[in-house]
Amino acid sequence: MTIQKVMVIGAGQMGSGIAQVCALAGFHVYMNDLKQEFLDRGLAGITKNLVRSVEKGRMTAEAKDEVLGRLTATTNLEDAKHVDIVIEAAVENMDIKKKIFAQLDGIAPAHAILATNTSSLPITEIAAATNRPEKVIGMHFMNPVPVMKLVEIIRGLQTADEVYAAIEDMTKKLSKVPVEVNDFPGFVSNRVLMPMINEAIFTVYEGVATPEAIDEVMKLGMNHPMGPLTLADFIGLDTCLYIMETLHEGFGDDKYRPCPLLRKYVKAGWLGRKTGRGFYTYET
Ligand SMILES: CC(=O)CC(=O)SCCNC(=O)CCNC(=O)[C@H](O)C(C)(C)COP(=O)(O)OP(=O)(O)OC[C@H]1O[C@@H](n2cnc3c(N)ncnc32)[C@H](O)[C@@H]1OP(=O)(O)O
Ligand SMILES: NC(=O)C1=CN([C@@H]2O[C@H](COP(=O)(O)OP(=O)(O)OC[C@H]3O[C@@H](n4cnc5c(N)ncnc54)[C@H](O)[C@@H]3O)[C@@H](O)[C@H]2O)C=CC1
Repeated sequence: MTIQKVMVIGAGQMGSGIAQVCALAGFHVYMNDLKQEFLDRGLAGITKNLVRSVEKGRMTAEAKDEVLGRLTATTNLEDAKHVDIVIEAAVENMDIKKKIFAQLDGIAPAHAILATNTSSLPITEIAAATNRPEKVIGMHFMNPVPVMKLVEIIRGLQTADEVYAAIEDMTKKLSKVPVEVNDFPGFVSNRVLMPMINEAIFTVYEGVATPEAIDEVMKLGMNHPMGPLTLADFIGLDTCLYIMETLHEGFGDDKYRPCPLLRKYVKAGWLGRKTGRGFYTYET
């Protein structure tokens, strides 16, 4: 199975990063979002990262232009008819993902793989929204995509071996490291990471310490590159809440209950870095 053309759905922090690394690796990329302004923001972020690489001497200006030339921004999902693989990175919501996959199933060529960058949602359930469950797979990149080496690859119940092999091969072409895991809520990454973040939020909620103190403990005490609350703001508090809800519902175990403070912040629109306010404040 040869992959040359890719569509990335969603031009947010993950989608734009995935589009960037795919274009850098030589794939032609269609980047799709609901509105042109979202695509413009994604493209601006990609351009900024590539310009930085030129300034640092890691890339020539010509190479940067070639990479940008491989990117087509489109609000038209019908462009999926041109591609060999779609990587979906829209919001972490099952209904939205199912709708996107059902639409893609009717548009993308019969040979095309439909991959999702979901953080936690069952691949098998997303696959069931299509008539090609054997071609649906989880391809979970880490944030920030251009920097982080891991891609967690998740097979749905019916994912074909050749589809897994094609994704493993593509991951290596992106200079990333594939790790195979089974389809359970949160997979491995967020089954382990997100309860820690949720517990850090409970620690604020119960007044044990300030966000600054909690982050300092985990950074200096455990050598984490970012404290858990800085990381939560970086991931997006909406995404953190969706993941905790998926774990809570998926396992039916109260140990995964989302902290009420996390809910409150999301309800207030405090989603972290992307909205300028979460546990900390940011310039937008
Ligand atoms: C929720 C999920 O489903 C799964 C997830 O993704 S969970 C989140 C997983 N990610 C993490 O845990 C990230 C933890 N944090 C880190 O590893 C680091 O803080 C970090 C890599 C983000 C930044 O590293 P740092 O050393 O603190 O900062 P900084 O010196 O500014 O950046 C290091 C390099 O990364 C690059 N970088 C940082 N943020 C970037 C971004 N958003 N996009 C592109 N490049 C970025 C910088 O340009 C810099 O590159 P150069 O040295 O080549 O110029
Ligand atoms: N934020 C993180 O650290 C990580 C997030 N993920 C997952 O990646 C996905 C995207 O997350 P982020 O990029 O952080 O979110 P984001 O909020 O930055 O971006 C989401 C983008 O998807 C677009 N979108 C929504 N519905 C759409 C549709 N129907 N068609 C096309 N575009 C649509 C939005 O307009 C927005 O631009 C989620 O499933 C998330 O769980 C995976 C790994 C890490």
